[in-house]
Amino acid sequence: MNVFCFGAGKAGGRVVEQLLQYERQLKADFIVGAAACDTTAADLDALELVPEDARVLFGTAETNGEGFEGDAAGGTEAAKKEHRQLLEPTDDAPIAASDAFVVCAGLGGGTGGPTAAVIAERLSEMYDQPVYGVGVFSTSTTDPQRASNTLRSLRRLVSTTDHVFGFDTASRVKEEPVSDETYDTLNAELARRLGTLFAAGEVTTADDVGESVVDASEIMNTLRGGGLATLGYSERPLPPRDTSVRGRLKRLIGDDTESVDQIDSLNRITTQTREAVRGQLTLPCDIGTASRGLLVITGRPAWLNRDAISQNQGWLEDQTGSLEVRNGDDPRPDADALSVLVVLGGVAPPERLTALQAVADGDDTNDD
Ligand SMILES: Nc1nc2c(ncn2[C@@H]2O[C@H](COP(=O)(O)OP(=O)(O)OP(=O)(O)O)[C@@H](O)[C@H]2O)c(=O)[nH]1
Repeated sequence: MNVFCFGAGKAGGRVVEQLLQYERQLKADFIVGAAACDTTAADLDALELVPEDARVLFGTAETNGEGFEGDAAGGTEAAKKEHRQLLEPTDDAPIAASDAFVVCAGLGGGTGGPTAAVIAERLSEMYDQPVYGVGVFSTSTTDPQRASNTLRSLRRLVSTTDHVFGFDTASRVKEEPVSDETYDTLNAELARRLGTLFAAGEVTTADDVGESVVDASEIMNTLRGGGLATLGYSERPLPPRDTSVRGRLKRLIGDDTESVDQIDSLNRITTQTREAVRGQLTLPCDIGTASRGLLVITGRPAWLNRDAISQNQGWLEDQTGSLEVRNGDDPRPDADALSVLVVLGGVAPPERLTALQAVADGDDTNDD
């Protein structure tokens, strides 16, 4: 699925950077364009992969390039006032080649959350493609302003997008302040999951065509109806390819088939599907509330055991109680690992939101 990505605020821009990094690492090409906007000049300057002419500094009259420091009302006003400027990076971009927009932001601050909702709203008015949000919850679970910003920005992002991928930072870090290196690791983890989803179905050679390739419409159908989504993931190394003289000779004459024990591939897919769902989801939640699901298996073609994929699709249907679970494979002939990605859409608000609400209730400065 080809996407155009926006990063709003510091966390949003840094998530987009990691998506660009993951695309490079995978030697894939699913990002049609990337842009970042912020009210803090230094955070925009610190980006490396988002093109300089696609970085928009705004709100300078109010913040002098120093950011809103958690003032979400200020961020909302500035984003609304300067909405045209925020979308300028799309002016010369090949938007027609994009299947969807992805707008990323940290929701606890004054800039990213409010701005992401304004961008999403404008994109939906202007284009037919779906707009997906990536909402990073506040790291702090005790600061009333951060809690209140997270709740309000999430509400707005859900109502202005076709779905929001949630990421609960606090479930992964227990102490503040969090270093930029730790944030890089978390952002890379999120980007790997999102990137695996977007890269799926991106066919580059005839050999890559899967028996049941995930295309953009499968992803869109999974996310149809809006709401909040969580992503589960498991990745494990595959045994190395046959590097014996015979094996290399076979490949040299174009015989690229790899012989794989079917029980081994079935066991791996089954184990990793359970790991993906029972391990750490981007947004810990009750998976029984999911309305729809998608199971994507990525790896070398011989390991993509169709029977195993369908069996695990059935298991996922049982676990979620949803009959709308799709599946697909993403064959990557050079992959050295097997990965399983599980997308669960339309999940009920997690406990974290109830806890943030209790903290936010102590803060009445942001009521609207
Ligand atoms: N996961 C993750 N969270 C981050 C990162 N940077 C900041 N955060 C968290 O995201 C929330 C928003 O912070 P920022 O993105 O810095 O804020 P902003 O949107 O730029 O807004 P202002 O600085 O208030 O103008 C805070 O709760 C931070 O703790 C990051 O790189 N990754």
